[in-house]
Amino acid sequence: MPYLNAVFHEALRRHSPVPIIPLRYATEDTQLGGFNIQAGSEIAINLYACNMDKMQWEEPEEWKPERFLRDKFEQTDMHKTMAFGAGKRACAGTLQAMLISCVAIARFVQEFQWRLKKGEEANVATVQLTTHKLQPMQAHITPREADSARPQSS
Ligand code: HEM
Repeated sequence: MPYLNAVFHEALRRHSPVPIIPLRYATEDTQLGGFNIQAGSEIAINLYACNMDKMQWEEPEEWKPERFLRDKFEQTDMHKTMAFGAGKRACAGTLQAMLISCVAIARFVQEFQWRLKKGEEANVATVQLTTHKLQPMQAHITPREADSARPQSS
């Protein structure tokens, strides 16, 4: 499911579920990216800003799952969004989240046709530390014709 995987990663990039990584505490004086960090400082990483950085991403405000397809980027860039954090305290549920999300999305698309309610494209405001939609998304969902979305058996 390479394209679904690419959609999943583009969603993490464009709509960071955790836009600010939990704070890190500097236990000693250090340097980070050319900046002097004093012991006792708390550091927050703004993932949303990183994922919208024009130096890192081509047209970052655009929705382009294709940027995560294999021929367009290196496999090691899979964590370029840092959506699950990094280092010792990286998300313990990364693989579970990826697996469950992709299987759930695949099944929802397989079983139903989805159409956003008119005007919903503009309904993108989010709130809270972990991203929640301010207003629920509204869509028309209709069951697909029996077997129409499933691979035909020979
Ligand atoms: C799309 C879904 C998810 C996203 C985007 C996400 C993202 C994150 C992020 C950014 C962190 C902080 C990492 C850091 O500080 O470097 C975190 C921590 C954590 N996540 Fe998730 N998470 C997701 C799903 C899950 C699931 C399904 C579980 C468990 C089943 C889980 C369990 C945890 C735990 C236990 C931590 C704390 C790890 C620690 O402090 O050592 N997460 N997650």
